Amino acid sequence: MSTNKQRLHVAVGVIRDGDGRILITQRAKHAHQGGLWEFPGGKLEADEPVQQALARELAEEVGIQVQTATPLIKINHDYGDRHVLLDVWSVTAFSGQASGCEGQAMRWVNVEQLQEFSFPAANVPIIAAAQIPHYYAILEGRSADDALNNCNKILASGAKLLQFRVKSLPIADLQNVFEQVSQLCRQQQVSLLVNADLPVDTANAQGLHLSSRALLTCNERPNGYRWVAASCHNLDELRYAEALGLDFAVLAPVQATASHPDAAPLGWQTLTELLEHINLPVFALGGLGRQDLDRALAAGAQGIAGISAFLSDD
Ligand SMILES: Nc1nc2c([nH]c(=O)n2[C@@H]2O[C@H](COP(=O)(O)OP(=O)(O)OP(=O)(O)O)[C@@H](O)[C@H]2O)c(=O)[nH]1
Ligand SMILES: [Mg+2]
Repeated sequence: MSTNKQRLHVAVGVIRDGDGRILITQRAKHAHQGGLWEFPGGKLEADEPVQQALARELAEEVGIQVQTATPLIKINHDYGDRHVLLDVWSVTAFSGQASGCEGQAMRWVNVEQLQEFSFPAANVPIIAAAQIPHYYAILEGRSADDALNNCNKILASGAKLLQFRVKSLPIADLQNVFEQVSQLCRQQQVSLLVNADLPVDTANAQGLHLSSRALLTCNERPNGYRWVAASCHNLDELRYAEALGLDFAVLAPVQATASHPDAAPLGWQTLTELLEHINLPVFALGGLGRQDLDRALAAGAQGIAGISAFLSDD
């Protein structure tokens, strides 16, 4: 049982170079999960703060000095022979030239290439977290013009992950607006997910976004999409999304929001507590703006999702 096994706290770095490539190293053959690829890192020493452990491990293992690191995701995983808490950080600035200081194999890879390497089982959500951005924009619109106008504003904001969710459009306009949005997204290398409640042909979409109702009717992960995500409002829904093997979730409402005035906001403290139980990248949604990103990262979230958050200039 995991309850009477000690949990090993491990500091892990997803290190990115200036071209957005990520550093991976190969675990020694005789080590736990030996021969598999990993993100460099290691166990905290007694009473050692996690960021200090991260800096020490990355200096020891790959010879770099961490300058900037932000929390990426925390993974609780029970391997049977040991239980680990992987405390994963994005290292976005460092000095020194990376090398395998312990004689281990090392590669810089593009994020999409991570799929081609064998990692320990606990790393699946870490890889998703490294591949998706910090912002998830939700496209709404009262008319075709309004939706396209909003789409252009979202793309101008720099968002690279978008959910097509224009539920108030007349059915006759839907497919046409979707094709135009899909073309704009392709041109600007934006990943497009379609809300599963909409009757559109999803052949041009990279992903499917399930409402919480649609999520709970699934018995398995929907096939054929690069990304499958879900909207959640509580721990049970988050656990269900994780158990289905979805890539990420959105949790709402974090703050009070005019679009859902009757929903009681969770607040930052509850968000933080819920995310401690979940091994999945989760976006915070509801009454938030892009300026709340640091707070969301500190709470353990992947970032910010929103509708109006991506329509203004700030
Ligand atoms: N560093 C690292 N450890 C991982 C990853 N994924 C994963 O499951 N682990 C597990 O987390 C634990 C980390 O231990 P580690 O072997 O890196 O620890 P360490 O550097 O302090 O090694 P040492 O025991 O040789 O001093 C291992 O049980 C390892 O299997 C990962 O991506 N990076
Ligand atoms: Mg290590």
